[in-house]
Amino acid sequence: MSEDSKCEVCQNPAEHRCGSCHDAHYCCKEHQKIDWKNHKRNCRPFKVHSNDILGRHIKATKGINPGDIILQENPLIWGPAQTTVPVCLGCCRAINENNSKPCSKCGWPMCSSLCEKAPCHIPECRYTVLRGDKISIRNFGITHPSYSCITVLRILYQKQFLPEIWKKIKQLQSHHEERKGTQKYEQERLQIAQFILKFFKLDGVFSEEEIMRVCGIVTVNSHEVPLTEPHHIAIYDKTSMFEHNCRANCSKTFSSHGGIIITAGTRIKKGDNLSICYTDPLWGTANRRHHLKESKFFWCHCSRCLDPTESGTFFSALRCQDSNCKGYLLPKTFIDNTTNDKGFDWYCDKCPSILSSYSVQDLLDRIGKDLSEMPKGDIRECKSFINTYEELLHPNHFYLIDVKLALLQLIGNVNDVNELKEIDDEDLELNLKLCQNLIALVRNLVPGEKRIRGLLLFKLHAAVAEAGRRKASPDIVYASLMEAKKILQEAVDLLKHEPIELVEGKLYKQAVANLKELELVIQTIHMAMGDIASPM
Ligand SMILES: C[S@@+](CC[C@H](N)C(=O)[O-])C[C@H]1O[C@@H](n2cnc3c(N)ncnc32)[C@H](O)[C@@H]1O
Repeated sequence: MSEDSKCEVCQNPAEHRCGSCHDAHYCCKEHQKIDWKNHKRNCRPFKVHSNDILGRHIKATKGINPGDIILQENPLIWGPAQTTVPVCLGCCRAINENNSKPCSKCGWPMCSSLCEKAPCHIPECRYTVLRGDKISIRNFGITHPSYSCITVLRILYQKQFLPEIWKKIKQLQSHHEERKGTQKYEQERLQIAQFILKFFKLDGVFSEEEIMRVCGIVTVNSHEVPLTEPHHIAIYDKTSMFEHNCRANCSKTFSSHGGIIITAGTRIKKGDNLSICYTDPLWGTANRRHHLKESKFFWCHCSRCLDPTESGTFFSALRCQDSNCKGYLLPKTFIDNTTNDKGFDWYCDKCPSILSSYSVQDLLDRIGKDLSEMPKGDIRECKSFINTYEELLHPNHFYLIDVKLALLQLIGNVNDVNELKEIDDEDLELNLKLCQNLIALVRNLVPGEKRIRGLLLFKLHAAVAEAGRRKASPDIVYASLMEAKKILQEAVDLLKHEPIELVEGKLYKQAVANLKELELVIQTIHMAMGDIASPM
């Protein structure tokens, strides 16, 4: 018990604390019971810790089941991304000269009078009014530099007028010293800090150093929120404490109103660190690690980065170049904490072959170039890329997975089961195989990830149902539909927190509808098969 722990109910010295969040203190069990109704709204199954490597981070204070909501919170601050076309500063959606009107006070173009009055618009509106001249935005549809300062300005406003929010924001990591001297730092100094000081005439109110620290806080802590087009960014309080892991045990999504929802992606034990993935989990190890170093200023040492085989998936592996060998090449480690790209040699797991890091890089660059130049949306191109490069890469290699996912979208680009009726048996078989292989890979590589797996399971249920439908025997049809139902139920569970604004949210809605339809069909077949008892 700390010296000043006081009972939430009577303010007397407290000996007990909430076993879940460890935040609320009580003098006795009786008072803890009395306070539960009140406390349960704030009680969370984790506690913030701190150490030299991670800074602040979060540990579970009790066991958490997959799918459980761990945290839901609204942003401390939100605003346009740093690089953006002109957007309405009330709702952050793209605008043009025809669907916007300048704010009557400050001149920033807004999409409606409602947005003009939005509380989030107050900071830039006030600072623009105070400078004495309205702003005039004339170029729409292209990146506009004036917008890069808005989110930073909104944070600075908290410092001046809303100290409670500022207190939370200023504690966030900025990596200010490490950022100094980088190209991005210099660009932001000119484009954001100098713009704020000169255009808004705020010299004397804020210093350049202070503005640059805020720029660092935005870089390190903001989340891209894909609910608007273009996406906007937001900073959350407790969510900012979640550490990164390339095989994270938590998964994030957003509510329709821009709140963030963190759910458990895997079973979590009391005392486990809670993590989300700051980068694209379907990038190769070298790319993920460099991206994290560049954007978040740390070298990742998670279990996935430490294991070159990435849980035995061989997600970054090349085929051995000896035509008689069936082995795969990988480096002994990817942990090269330098940016000089010298790298390590790659060794075959079956024969003594070695490939220099230079040759590997050259090969990967060539394949990457081919991939980026490949015409999009063409099934034949995807198949040909896979055929060509399965000769050189492990079938689970990230380049092939990228194209396999694209191919699956093309041949299985369906929102309901019936659309698969149009494809031939060969493509249906390919569709099934792709779904099964990709699901197995994702389950193993990133077990806490939900969106990709939910999407793949949705596709798989449609393919399984269609494959069953093509069989003559009612028994097989029935068994296939039962299997499709089980798969779809899993997709529904994974996608249930996705907002309707996102593809995954729409898919969830479709999955729920399909599930109902499937249940009816199964029931009808079951009855027709002569058994009246309900299968469900
Ligand atoms: C969003 S913040 C997380 C909260 C932060 N630790 C704090 O004290 O405010 C991101 C920063 O945390 C640190 N961090 C997060 N995950 C890490 C990891 N897996 N390894 C090392 N540092 C990490 C890095 O400094 C990173 O830039």
